[in-house]
Amino acid sequence: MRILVAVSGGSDSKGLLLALNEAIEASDPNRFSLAACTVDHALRPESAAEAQGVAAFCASIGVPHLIKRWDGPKPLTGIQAAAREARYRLLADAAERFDAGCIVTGHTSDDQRETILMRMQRATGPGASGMARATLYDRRIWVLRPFLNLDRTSIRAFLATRDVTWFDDPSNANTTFERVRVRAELAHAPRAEEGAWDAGARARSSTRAAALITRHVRVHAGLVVEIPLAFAEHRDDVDWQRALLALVAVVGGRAHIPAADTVKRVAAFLRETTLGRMTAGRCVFDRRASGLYLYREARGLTTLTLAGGETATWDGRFHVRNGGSAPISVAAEGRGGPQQQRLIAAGLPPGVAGRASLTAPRVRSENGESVASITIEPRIGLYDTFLPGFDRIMADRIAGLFGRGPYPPPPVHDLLTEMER
Ligand SMILES: Nc1ncnc2c1ncn2[C@@H]1O[C@H](COP(=O)(O)OP(=O)(O)OP(=O)(O)O)[C@@H](O)[C@H]1O
Repeated sequence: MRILVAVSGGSDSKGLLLALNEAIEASDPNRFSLAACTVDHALRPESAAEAQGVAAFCASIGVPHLIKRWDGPKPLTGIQAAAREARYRLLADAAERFDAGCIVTGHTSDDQRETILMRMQRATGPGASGMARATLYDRRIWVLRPFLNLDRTSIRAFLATRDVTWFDDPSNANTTFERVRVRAELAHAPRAEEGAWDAGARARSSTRAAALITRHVRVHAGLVVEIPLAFAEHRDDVDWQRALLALVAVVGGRAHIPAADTVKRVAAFLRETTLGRMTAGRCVFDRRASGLYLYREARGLTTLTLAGGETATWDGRFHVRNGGSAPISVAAEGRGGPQQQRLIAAGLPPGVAGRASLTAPRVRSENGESVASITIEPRIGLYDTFLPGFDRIMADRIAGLFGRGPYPPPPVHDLLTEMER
């Protein structure tokens, strides 16, 4: 198998490249081979020369290397997040070019501490989580982090023994970035956040959440989540909270579980027993005598136009592909559409069917042509771009309920491999 190493030119990823190269040469050069990729974000004048420096280093150890430049428009705000998005997309493209089976990055235990602290500071849902050892990117390729339990000092000591130097990214000193501030905070802090994160416990909790979903949750036409009332009230069960919040994110078309204030409102609603509705996280919670129903709120639904051959996401909830040549538009179905009858036929209360069907996607051809070559597939924003390995079984269950197949499993044995049935 070929492994793509994401090398920024900093100490961690250079150390990873060198360590893997030595390990493969010493043990199994026929089974594994390496390739490397550097993303030039083109945000600093020196970045092109630094990428060339990595290319020269890779050539010196005989590892094929590719530079991928981020050429797209650069936003003025949220530049770190946009750069990250572009970086993973370009790394995945490079992996495809090299026919690599996975990507590895140089994240260290220092990065893990920062991540945990940042997530604790904006904590949402049950417990702050750390980075996963393996993350599936874009349903395409697994990103592994072999150095996640190793600290930066050891990596630098290893590089020193090999006389290898590295670049220090100047943005690491820019305190407008949250991660940089957190790093400074950690330098003076006792290691209080350690122990707050246990990947094994998280994987077990997530897998129990998956079992609860299988046992208690039904999803109708990718639009309505139905939960028996007796079960919906199990609000003190952390695994159930995890499952419920994941479902809310998927129904709302969001890439993250709801923010803390939304979580509080949901908990308060679940504490009551009176029948009625409330809205949180773009999702309607509709409590009826026959059950608790969740569906997308009929607000803020936009119209999307797709040229022939284009693919896009509508409302964060559906992937739409226009396989024809004429342009199409996708908008909310509105009142009295075909989904309403379908949901009523599935046994849902007419009020729920009516409201939920308002938010179903409806495709129209812009010039009256047939819309036969259009495909619509539910999108699971919570997991489709980044799926942390410890949530894989839960993600598969949710994908199944929304009419999708399982996510590709990781290329290595992971925590969940034994838990799978
Ligand atoms: N420009 C780059 N080109 C290739 N790989 C990179 C680049 N930047 C970062 N990486 C990879 O990502 C790892 C982590 O880098 P860094 O700590 O800068 O990213 P982060 O922003 O903290 O993490 P994340 O990428 O998960 O958001 C590096 O060790 C390296 O493997």
